[in-house]
Amino acid sequence: MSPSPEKGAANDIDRHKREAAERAVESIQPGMVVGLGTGSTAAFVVHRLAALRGEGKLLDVKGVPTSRRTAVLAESLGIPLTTLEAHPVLDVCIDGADEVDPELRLIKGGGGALLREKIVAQASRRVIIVVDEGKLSPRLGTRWAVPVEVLPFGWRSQALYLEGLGARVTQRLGPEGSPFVTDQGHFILDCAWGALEHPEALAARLQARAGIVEHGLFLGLTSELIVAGSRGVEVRRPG
Ligand SMILES: O=C(CO)[C@H](O)[C@H](O)COP(=O)(O)O
Repeated sequence: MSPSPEKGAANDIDRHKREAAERAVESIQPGMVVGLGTGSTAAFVVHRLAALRGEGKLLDVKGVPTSRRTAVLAESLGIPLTTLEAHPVLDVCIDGADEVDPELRLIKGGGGALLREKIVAQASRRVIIVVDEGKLSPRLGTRWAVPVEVLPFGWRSQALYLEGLGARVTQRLGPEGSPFVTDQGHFILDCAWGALEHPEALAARLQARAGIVEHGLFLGLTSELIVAGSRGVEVRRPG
């Protein structure tokens, strides 16, 4: 029996995520310290790295995980982990994204790990973003709200500030219906602005506000985008 169309499409997306992830892992050289992203695409990176270790390759590569979830996965697969304290500059970081525009600007944070993801990306010499073609967008905000990470202290004031900037604000909830809490103990406010004309200007307004810890606009950070789709795997660079 052939799979339902929905299942077939989901399988295709998963295959594309895996293909993009596996292409990115080809950039990892022996001895490197690698930032390990969060999410289902980044998990394929971790699995590929583990498979290569099983073949006796890249045994001296160490990872810096961007979330507890990624740390647990990497540890369960025997990948040695280290910290940004021990390695303040990373060779490369490989991570997924929720939305990517033609200038390779990103929205990230669907998995709630945006703060550590941005810290790790900014600490990396090279940032490789891996996506399936469904993440490509003509303009950021078209398909995805911007996650904004806020301190629990005063979070409603930040929600009002964000509404004042024109956002439809939804507090992210966890599985039990209580507020989703990030690895750093913060809340996430998902902010729908619609298609963003000037992401840099918005980022500046977000950075200016005390209580907003970080936001999911990753601007000027991508060194390389690896996108996989029905026509194969493509590598794009900014500019
Ligand atoms: O930013 C992220 C987590 O905070 C992820 O990279 C993003 O949500 C993409 O996830 P996936 O690969 O599962 O589609």
